Amino acid sequence: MTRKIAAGNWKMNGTGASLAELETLAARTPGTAEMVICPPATLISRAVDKAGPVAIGGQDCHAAASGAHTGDVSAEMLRDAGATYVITGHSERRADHGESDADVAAKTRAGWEAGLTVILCVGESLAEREAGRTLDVVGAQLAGSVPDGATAETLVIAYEPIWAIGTGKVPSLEEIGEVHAFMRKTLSERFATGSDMALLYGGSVKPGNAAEIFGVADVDGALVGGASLKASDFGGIIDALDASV
Ligand SMILES: O=C(CO)COP(=O)(O)O
Repeated sequence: MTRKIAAGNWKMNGTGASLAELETLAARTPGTAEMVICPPATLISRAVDKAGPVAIGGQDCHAAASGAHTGDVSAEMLRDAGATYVITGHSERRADHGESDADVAAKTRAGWEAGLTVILCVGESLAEREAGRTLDVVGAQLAGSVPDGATAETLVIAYEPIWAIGTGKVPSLEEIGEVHAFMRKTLSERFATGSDMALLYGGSVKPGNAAEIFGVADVDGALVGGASLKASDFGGIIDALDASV
């Protein structure tokens, strides 16, 4: 059966005081959805101590296990700090750090080698959507960034249209459904467990729109930015996922 995952990406937000939000989440009675929080790297070890049933993830990792890479963090280090997940290929990393599909594939392999489950992000820009190229772009990202050997245990895909991130704009349910059905078909054709891989939607998910998004076929959860910073908001999204069938 496909996993249901509510993952929060705190991005470059959060200090020690923010862990109070995590403690509130950790006090929830777990439902059917897996809960994941990806705080900044500086908070991972402290977050692990407070996380209870919430899994902790990194937001990025270097492709190498160790070495002369000032400022970078390896997947092994994330694992050592207690993380069990890592995000790769977020559009903000692709844009801010020029990460290519090949870079994302290398980071994803590094995550697997360290024993982490990888949440790999794909998604089109507004110009690409308006040009009718969404499925071509997502298909090329899946082909170029997802390494061979992916399984439903080790890989989660997040579809995050760039124009929906932090904007309050969300694709129509039909548009989300079209991309998720396409990703399901593509992954099922390539991987033995592709039909069981969790496919998350990300981009302006809030408590108020989560239920209808989780009602779309092949949407198995969400990758949430802004609304994951407050336990009350993220809790509403988790409730909607728990209630979805
Ligand atoms: O980029 C995102 C999660 O990785 C989505 O961010 P928002 O939920 O703030 O739109």
